[in-house]
Amino acid sequence: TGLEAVPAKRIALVSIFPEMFAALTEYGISGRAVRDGLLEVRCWNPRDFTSDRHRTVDDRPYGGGPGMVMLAEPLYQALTAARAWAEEGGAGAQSIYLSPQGRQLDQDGVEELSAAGNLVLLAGRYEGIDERIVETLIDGEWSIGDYVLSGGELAAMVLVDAVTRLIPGALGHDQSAVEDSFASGLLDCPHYTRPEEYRGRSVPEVLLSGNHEKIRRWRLKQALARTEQRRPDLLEGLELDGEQKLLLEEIRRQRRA
Ligand SMILES: NC(=O)c1ccc(N[C@@H]2CC[C@@H](O)C2)nc1
Repeated sequence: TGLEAVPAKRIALVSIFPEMFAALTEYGISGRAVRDGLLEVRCWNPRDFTSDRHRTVDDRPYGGGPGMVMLAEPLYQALTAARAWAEEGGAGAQSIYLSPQGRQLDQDGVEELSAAGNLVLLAGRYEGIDERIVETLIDGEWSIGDYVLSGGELAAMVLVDAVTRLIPGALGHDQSAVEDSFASGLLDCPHYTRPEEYRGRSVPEVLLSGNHEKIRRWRLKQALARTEQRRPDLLEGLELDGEQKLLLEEIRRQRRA
């Protein structure tokens, strides 16, 4: 398939809980991408870059206040090692810090990050990291949403999963079509599988018709109706094509009826 000729995308993670990332490397789409050699994931633990007996990675905040802040030096050394790996072979790499102060991640952002080459993701803990690391080593700060997490690891895994799905070959041929409707910026249509009748509820007839054009249009109409109903803000931001505009008018007529 020619995919094997493409160098694997490298994603380096910096975290004091490296075992968490088994969720990426051992399951699902990302797990298969790793096995297929499309993706390489490796973690550097700042604790391995400490020199004291207690392997200290945090300290009290200047200015006082609750909690602890991650020390710059172990992060500096871990990030530098991670970046060297991500840039091996002349590949380009972006260093990213996950925090609520970052740019909100959406599918456009995922596409941008996917095109940026290899990635180094820094997952912090405690109250955060020494700001001088953000100022000197971080290319972009990103957030997966307006809520506070105990660590950046889950946010980093969300980002890796979304980016991995865009690696050619990661989804396999059967799902790429699904991806198209989604990449259009619309919400997804309803899905059904066997049995045809389940606890008195049946599957929409059109899906059993075998008429692929009718099914495509029904799915698009459903996606448009759902998007207008649940996320009109998404619809505002879209350039609809002729067919979509017609379907949307049909939906609005049927709503008024
Ligand atoms: N919404 C998010 O993407 C997000 C990212 C990280 C986070 N928490 C970490 C812990 C300490 C500091 O590194 C930031 N919370 C929320």
